[in-house]
Amino acid sequence: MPALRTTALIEAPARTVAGAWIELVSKRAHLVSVSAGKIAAVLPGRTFRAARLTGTCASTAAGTLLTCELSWLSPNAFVDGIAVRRPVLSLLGSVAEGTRARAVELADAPVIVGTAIVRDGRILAQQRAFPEEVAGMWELPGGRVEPGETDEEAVRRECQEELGIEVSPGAAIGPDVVLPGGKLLRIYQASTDSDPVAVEHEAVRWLSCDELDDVEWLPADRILLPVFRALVDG
Ligand SMILES: Nc1nc2c([nH]c(=O)n2[C@H]2C[C@H](O)[C@@H](COP(=O)(O)OP(=O)(O)OP(=O)(O)O)O2)c(=O)[nH]1
Repeated sequence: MPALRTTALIEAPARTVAGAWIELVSKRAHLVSVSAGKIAAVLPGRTFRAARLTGTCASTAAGTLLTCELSWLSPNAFVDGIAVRRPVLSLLGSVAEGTRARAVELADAPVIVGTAIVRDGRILAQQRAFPEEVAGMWELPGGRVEPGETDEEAVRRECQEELGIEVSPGAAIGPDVVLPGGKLLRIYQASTDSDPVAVEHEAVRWLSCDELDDVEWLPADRILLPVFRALVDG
């Protein structure tokens, strides 16, 4: 399978670079796998045949090294490789540059934290009661990081307010997801010994891997389902 790649060094955290890549690429391609370090999408057939675009984000001392790679199916790799080299490199260059510009812009964006609490192979989700446009849809516990607060402090406060429980925040997982309006949804793992109750929400539910598709998630959480699935499976 022929493949070409390009790299860019970006002054933003890897999870934000991954989020900017997802925002840009998902307008034109179908995401097929999502993690903080690597994202892959399939391009529509009319552009290149069975083309797969991947973005790999590696943290370095100088910033995030983004590698964009396009691989495609070809009956004659040599000829096809020569014929499409220029448009492929142009596509990869525009993805890398578009991602760089957006990630730098987003590096200081306001953050909404989401909390991934997993217990006995199930992840805790909650059903929104308001506003009307999203009432009935499901999300992870969390909310806006207030000025002067760390992400972890926001995780603790939101879980206390929304679920009436004390949690211990762990690592950030998955890519940031860009929300409408340019805020970033960032997910943290957390653990608790207490039993959550729906204080502000319609309902809370522990979902197994098989049940993750049973509820209607907010669009940003839908992007993160592979990350939730890996967490529950692992
Ligand atoms: N908490 C949370 N919010 C999410 C998720 N996915 C997602 O798109 N969002 C969006 C929905 C809202 O537009 C925004 C968070 O709003 P919120 O109402 O929970 O925030 P908040 O507690 O700080 O409330 P407010 O002060 O802004 O009213 O983030 C998620 O998994 N968890």
